[in-house]
Parts: sequence; C-alpha cells; structure tokens
Amino acid sequence: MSSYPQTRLRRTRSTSWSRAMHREVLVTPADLIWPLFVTEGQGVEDPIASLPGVSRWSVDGIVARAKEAVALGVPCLALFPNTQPDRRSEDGREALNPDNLMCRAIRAIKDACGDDIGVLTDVALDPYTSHGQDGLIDAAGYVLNDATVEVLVGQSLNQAAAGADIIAPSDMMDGRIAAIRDALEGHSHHNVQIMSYAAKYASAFYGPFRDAVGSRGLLKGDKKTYQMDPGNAEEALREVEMDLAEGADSVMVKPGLPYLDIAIRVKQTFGVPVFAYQVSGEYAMIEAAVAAGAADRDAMVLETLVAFKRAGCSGVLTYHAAHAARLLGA
Ligand SMILES: NCC(=O)CCC(=O)O
Ligand SMILES: [Mg+2]
Repeated sequence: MSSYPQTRLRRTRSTSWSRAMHREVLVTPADLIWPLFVTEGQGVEDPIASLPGVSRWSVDGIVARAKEAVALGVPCLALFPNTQPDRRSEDGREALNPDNLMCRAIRAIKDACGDDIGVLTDVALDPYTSHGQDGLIDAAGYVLNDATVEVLVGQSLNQAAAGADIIAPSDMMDGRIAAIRDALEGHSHHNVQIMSYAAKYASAFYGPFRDAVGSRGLLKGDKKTYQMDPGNAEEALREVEMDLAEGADSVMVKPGLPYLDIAIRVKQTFGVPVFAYQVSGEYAMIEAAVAAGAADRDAMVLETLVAFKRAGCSGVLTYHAAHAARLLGA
C-alpha cells in the first residue's frame, strides 16, 4: 500500500552481511602510524602517567615495537625522543648530533626491519631546547623564523642520513618545507618524503605529549605566535597550499577529531594525501572515559578511526595504533 515508503534506508542495514557490503569506508592496519617515545638506557620501559598504556622505550624496546608493528601490518612509526635534561640547550643543538637518541633509534629500526616499515621523524626543536619552544628564541622569548629554519634543515639532514624515510616538520615556521626539500635534494635524498604538519593548531590537547618528551615543565608561555589559531579554517588552506608548492609529499592536520572539518576541506580542495594526528589529549580523553566506566574502548577507538577515513584522510597517527591493528586483524 502506498502509505509505506518505497525507499527504506533501513533495508540495507538490516543484516550484518549487508551492512558490511554497503560500508563506504574501512579502516585497515595500513591506515595507522604509530607514534613512539624513545628514552635512554637498555631494557627500559617507562610508563607515562598522563598517557595510560603508553610508555617511553629504550632503543632495544623501540626495535621490538617496530617488529610488532610489522607483524600487525602497521606501515609506519613516528619517533619522538625524551632528551635528557643535560643534553637540552637554549639552541637545541642536540638535534644536530648524528648520535642523538633519535638517530640511534632510526638506525636500530632500519638495521632490524629495513624497508618492512617506514620511519617518520619529527622535525622541531622542542625535544631539545631548554625552554621547550620549537625553535630559537630572542631575548623576549619570540621564536625566530629564519634562524630556526636553518637549524631545522640541519636536523632534517641529520635524520635522513640516519635512515629516516619521512621527514615530518612540526614546527610551523614559514618557508621550512622549501628549505628542507632543497637540502634533501642537494644531499641526494631524493626519495626521502616530507609529510608537513601543515595545519597544526595551538591546541590544549598536547599536554600529555609534553610530559612524554619532558618539555611540559620547561615550556614558558605558549606557541600561539607560530601554531594556528583554532578559529581559522581558510588560513589552513593557505598553509597547505604553500607547503605543497614548496615540495611537501603529504600534509597533516593536527589535532585530529576537533579538526575533521579541516581535514575534509584540505582533501576536497587539493586532492593530496592528508593525514591526521589524533593527539595525546584525544587519546587521554578516551582512556579517561574508559577508566570512568563511561565508554567501551575498542568500539570508541575504531569509531574515531573510521571518522578520519570518512573525512578523507589517508591515515592517522594514533597512540592506539597497535591496539587498533590487533582489533582489526582479529
Ligand atoms: N609534534 C608532535 C606533537 O606535538 C604531538 C602532540 C600530541 O600528541 O599531543
Ligand atoms: Mg606553514
């Protein structure tokens, strides 16, 4: 009888096989990039209180995580060093040391896993500076753009020489992608990619990360003179456009879930590979909800990841990567 709808969208939802058949986007382990924190020592696993379930690992433990990632089908790791306080300085020069923690971790992973896994390395000075800012500062504490870019170029070459596959500048200085691309080409690192943290916002969601790399207590002030204002979206498109013109292979939006509108706009405007960083505060929110008995971790993690895919992302940096890959592989 015509009082009933001809079109019933519930029809295709009525069974599990049909839902599977009509699903528009899927998450697979290949969509995940696993951020890992490296610390000094041997056999060290150092849990991070504000990121329950996440630890800093010494280089041997990082290699074990890399092998775990390969087995799980996770294609790439993102490395962050917890630099010892006595190796931090005003100018962050430890970033240029070919034997720094980061370079030792890159070499160890590449020795153990070769091209079975990609290594993405963060370029910015905050893990190396005594003031916790991402660049060099003047007497007033202002982060200097061009002087910082020069150091970032050296940091990038240092990481590429150690075997990094993807250089990921997270500093938000202007012009650094062109400078780094030029230097990589000049040193025959033609196939070293650049994933630019193109639209990185000055966010309240980074707190646990600063604990993890040991910069929270050091940081005075904020990063609002270089990271983006959360109210801006048009500006994110300009940031992305510039970084692509300067030679970025892919771009990142960060944080993740609160900025999905930016991810989809970048994808629809430029059609390039877009990645999102589900940052430490987002991870901590999920874990806090689970600890409070308010959420089902597995369902929530997978739902957030599919949201990134729906928003056009090629992949997601997430501290839940190994857990999610296990769920997806099961
Ligand atoms: N450059 C990397 C980060 O700042 C990560 C932030 C986070 O996970 O909170
Ligand atoms: Mg920029």
